[in-house]
Amino acid sequence: MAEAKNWALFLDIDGTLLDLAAKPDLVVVPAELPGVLAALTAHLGGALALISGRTLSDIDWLFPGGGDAAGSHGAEWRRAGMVKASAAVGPELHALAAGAETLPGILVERKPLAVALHYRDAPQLAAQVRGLAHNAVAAAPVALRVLEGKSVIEVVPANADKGAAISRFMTCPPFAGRCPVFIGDDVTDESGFSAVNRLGGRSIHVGGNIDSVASRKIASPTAVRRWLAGVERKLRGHAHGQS
Ligand SMILES: O=P(O)(O)OC[C@H]1O[C@H](O[C@H]2O[C@H](CO)[C@@H](O)[C@H](O)[C@H]2O)[C@H](O)[C@@H](O)[C@@H]1O
Ligand SMILES: [Mg+2]
Repeated sequence: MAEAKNWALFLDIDGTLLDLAAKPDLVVVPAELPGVLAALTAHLGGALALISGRTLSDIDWLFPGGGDAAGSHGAEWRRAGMVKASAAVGPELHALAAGAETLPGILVERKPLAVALHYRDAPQLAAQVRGLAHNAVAAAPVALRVLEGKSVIEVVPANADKGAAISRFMTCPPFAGRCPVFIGDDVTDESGFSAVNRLGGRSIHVGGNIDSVASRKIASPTAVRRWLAGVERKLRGHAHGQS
């Protein structure tokens, strides 16, 4: 395994960097976390990217600065301030969102390229929501797919894929030539784990309550943050000439 100074670090947000919350806008960014991420980014020559199901604008709300990131499960991708995005989706997702909004307890998160249907407050409606999502995909004139996460069912562009997003970063400076390390917590992160496994990197699953292709496990977001702070301290010591 490559030394930490040669890593390219890819980090999922919800359930990995941040503890899960009852609603998407109720997450808390611990005060010390942005500083740790900024320092890690500097130590790694910029080779750190956030890889999230959240939109880029949501990522920037949580972690201001416009850093490298893939949003909407890879449908949006930004490196060095330049954004690439999948083709915009049409009325089929608006109709799905409007339909789901009539279901009591379902929280609809409208994204520019996707829609997320949260059933955390109404788990008994999961099957119904799943049906709506699959019907929307089947009826859509564009290629979409259903992604399931923690208490959420999302419809995203068919080519939205965290593994593809990470692989794309790995072809570009400052990521290219480094050893990819990806930490994620959900089924939607499995494509990312597969990508870094293929590239000879390290895949780390948070929680460990699902079958995962990740090669390692870490207990919780708290443990992730502690581990990242430790890596940062080690790299800082390295930069200052300590062994
Ligand atoms: O890929 P991620 O960074 O893990 O983002 C996945 C989804 O995260 C958010 O939903 C999840 O977190 C919420 C806050 O903790 C929680 O209330 C919800 O039940 C989870 O599914 C976000 O709202 C989604 O857009 C992301 O796709
Ligand atoms: Mg997550």
